[in-house]
Amino acid sequence: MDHENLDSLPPFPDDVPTILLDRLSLTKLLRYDSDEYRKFCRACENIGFFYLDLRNEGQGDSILSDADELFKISEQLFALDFEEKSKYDHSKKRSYYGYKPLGAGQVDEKGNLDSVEFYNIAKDDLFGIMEPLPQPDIIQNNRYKLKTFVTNAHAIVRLVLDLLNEHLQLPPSTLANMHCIDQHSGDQIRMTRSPPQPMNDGVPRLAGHTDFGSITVLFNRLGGLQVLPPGPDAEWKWVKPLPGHCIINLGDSLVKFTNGLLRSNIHRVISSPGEQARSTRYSLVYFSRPEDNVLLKRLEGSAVIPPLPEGVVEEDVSSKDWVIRRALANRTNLHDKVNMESALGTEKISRRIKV
Ligand SMILES: O=C(O)CCC(=O)C(=O)O
Ligand SMILES: [Fe+2]
Repeated sequence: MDHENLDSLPPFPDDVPTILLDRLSLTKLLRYDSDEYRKFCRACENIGFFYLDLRNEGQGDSILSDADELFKISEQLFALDFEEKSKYDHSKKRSYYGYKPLGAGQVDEKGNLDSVEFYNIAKDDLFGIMEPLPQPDIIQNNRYKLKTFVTNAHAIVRLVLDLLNEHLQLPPSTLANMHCIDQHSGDQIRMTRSPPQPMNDGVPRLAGHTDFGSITVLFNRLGGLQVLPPGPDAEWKWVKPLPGHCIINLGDSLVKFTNGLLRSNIHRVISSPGEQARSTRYSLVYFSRPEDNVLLKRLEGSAVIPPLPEGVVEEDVSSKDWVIRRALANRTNLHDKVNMESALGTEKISRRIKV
């Protein structure tokens, strides 16, 4: 089935350093295929990123169609006037939901600004379990499609969590029970747009970061995403978008739950490579996060999660506080001077460099 009109976009060049992520099959993972499961476990420990082939499986085909629809909706959303979009910037109320204008976040210590705009839609809003936020008509009129996308993305998240639960030898459903779709959490859809950007002086569109929550389900069509593999001599590598696949990556909470056994990889977005730099770039993300009150600490009850070093006491930080801190730390409208250190999550652990 042709889900994405990738043909009309300039091709991803074949002469840029590209990471060979595992391509895992949703169909095989749903069957608990043993080779696929082994590859999955290895990918989650070593790089924390993989492609998931969604084709020819009912739920996978549904989410590919949902993503097509949502890309069209996001084109219409971002085409609205800046004044209209700015009505939905809730950062002053310490909320990361709604609109983040282009250039609202700092990307480095020098004070360079990002070049991507976002619109974040709360899962809790779509599921009617929070005070509804004001939304532009294009969102209001498509709540059903947005909710369907969340439901399908959450089913993928659930599968990934169940497989990890097994790998970690945790009591049944330990991870799933911290990510119930009908409980309060910071789960969200994010739509992003960045304008065409010729290869510039190396200022990223979106600064290097690890994702704040548990599992990210990402759809993009143009290059621009890069990951920084572990190790002291690592160099940024491109992630090539593949039709019919989403990209799955692990976030901070799984690093905290497993004391670093699972990996949340640093990634960033820069200008799209080659001819692609002349096109506007959109991406569509589902971020799943632990329920608001879950503490981000090493989990008990597993023989494979490494113990904490002698004498180390973990901070008591809830999933909700962790995500809000990270999401708003680099917003220039909220701080006299942005302190990039305060925006960090598990990046230092992610580098896997012994100090
Ligand atoms: O746009 C992309 O490909 C990735 C975006 C991303 O990393 C994020 O929004 O956290
Ligand atoms: Fe990210």
